[in-house]
Amino acid sequence: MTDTRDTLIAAARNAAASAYAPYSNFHVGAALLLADGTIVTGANVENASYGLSLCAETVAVASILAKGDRPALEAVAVTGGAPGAPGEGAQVTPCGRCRQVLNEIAQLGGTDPVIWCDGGGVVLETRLSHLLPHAFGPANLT
Ligand SMILES: O=c1ccn([C@H]2C[C@H](O)[C@@H](CO)O2)c(=O)[nH]1
Repeated sequence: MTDTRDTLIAAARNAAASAYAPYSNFHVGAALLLADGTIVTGANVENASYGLSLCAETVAVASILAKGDRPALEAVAVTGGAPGAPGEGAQVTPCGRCRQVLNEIAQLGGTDPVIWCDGGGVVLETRLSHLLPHAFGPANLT
């Protein structure tokens, strides 16, 4: 599990380096581990119309679902901060919208993924069901 965690956090940090975040200068990377071992990453993509910015987790989920894949989501790593910040920057916990977006793919695949929140030399380990209890999702619409 520690190997998996470290691998996923490394992938998230790598993704953060590709963030397009000229307005906040807060670079976020997300790495999603699928049941078949595939890792899909995303980085935040900001917009001159600030409110239209896309979070790293949302970009990663969209790239999976837009391919037609409906995999079981096993784990997520998120990291962020200003480039070069001490200890790799601030700890990022997924924002509220990202929790809902992650819940969509998690419920489709029937999992409660572990979430590793990296930053400042500390890793917070939690579960999506802890971040978003009593979630509303696709199961509520069937
Ligand atoms: O879970 C989060 C929280 C924030 N951000 C991005 C949005 C914005 O571009 C920047 C500062 O909020 O961080 C993410 O990508 N994911």
